[in-house]
Amino acid sequence: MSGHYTVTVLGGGAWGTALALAMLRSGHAVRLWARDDESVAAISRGENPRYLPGIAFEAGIDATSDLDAAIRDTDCVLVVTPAQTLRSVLTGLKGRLAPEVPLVLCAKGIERDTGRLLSDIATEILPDNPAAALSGPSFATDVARGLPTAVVVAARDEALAAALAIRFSGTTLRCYSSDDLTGVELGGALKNVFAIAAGAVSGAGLGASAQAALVTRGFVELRRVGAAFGARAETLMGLSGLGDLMLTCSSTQSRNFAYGMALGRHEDLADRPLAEGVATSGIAARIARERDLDAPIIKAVAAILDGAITINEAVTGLMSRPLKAEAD
Ligand SMILES: NC(=O)C1=CN([C@@H]2O[C@H](COP(=O)(O)OP(=O)(O)OC[C@H]3O[C@@H](n4cnc5c(N)ncnc54)[C@H](OP(=O)(O)O)[C@@H]3O)[C@@H](O)[C@H]2O)C=CC1
Ligand SMILES: O=C(CO)COP(=O)(O)O
Repeated sequence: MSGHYTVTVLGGGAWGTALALAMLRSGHAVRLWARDDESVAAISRGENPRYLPGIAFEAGIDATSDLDAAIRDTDCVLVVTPAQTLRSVLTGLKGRLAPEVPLVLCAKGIERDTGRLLSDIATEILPDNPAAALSGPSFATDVARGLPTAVVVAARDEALAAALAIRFSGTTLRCYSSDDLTGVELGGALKNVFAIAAGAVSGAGLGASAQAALVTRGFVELRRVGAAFGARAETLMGLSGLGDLMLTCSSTQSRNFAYGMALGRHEDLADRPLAEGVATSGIAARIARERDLDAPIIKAVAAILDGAITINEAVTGLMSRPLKAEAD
């Protein structure tokens, strides 16, 4: 990984486009693969009206719908399609991507049907390509506009994480590194569940105090689930975890928060932008049950989204749990 560096981005949505721009601005040759020709043409022109409306950006991303052209002789692949599509996208790379090329997983989620973390799926499908994750508080619109942003790049191989973080960093994107891949992945995946919950609290008009309590106790659940997976507590107190909770549990810019708001206001939930927390809440609740983890907020979000309980019933349930010490 020295000299001229080519980065391939898979996914032409908001985050794929923003990360491609960040990589371009960090001085790399950037190829972006999107499955539809309209997105390819728009990104080549310097816009992505469907996913980043109103943002004009510099030309220079080599966008294509030809997957082989996108990954040919590449140094690194950023996978930026929704979490539930990861398995099919990676399967499409089998036998085509050169071994050893790192796969940087940029989606935030847990596989709904299996409960597997995204890096586990990557290792299962492409065992010869080291898996890394990029996560943290970072709205695509902010990154695309070149606003200062900090994220964390994680891999089990500390040297790989550090090398990627150095490569990816630029004047407006600062990348920290971590060898706690599990912690970074879980922080990114689970914050979406709490962002939906925080949005629902806001949408239902339950007040700022309730919102602060929800986020704080959500963080306790995040740490409990993290501990069960072997994640380090300090990772979850970092950018992917606490940092991303702070961002997405307080801003209507977050699609998960906005989804929760719509839920709290009893608005129509059909045809909304991607909210990864919808899929993650169900599987996270199942994991909590299977591992006997105390995760009442995660379970409440899953039950509300399943239509099993109302927001009012969830609030009553959470408020009437047996009293206990805060640290328990
Ligand atoms: N947006 C953000 O601010 C951030 C997003 N993320 C994470 O990044 C991931 C992607 O989000 P984001 O880019 O915002 O989502 P968008 O909805 O903006 O875009 C999704 C992209 O994935 C493509 N896609 C969907 N399914 C497939 C598939 N089966 N094969 C190939 N391409 C597919 C879509 O293509 P098509 O248009 O053809 O459907 C589209 O280009 C999510 O996990 C999200 O949590 C992380 C940090 C910030
Ligand atoms: O993960 C994000 C910011 O860090 C984006 O959040 P949303 O997917 O909720 O918009």
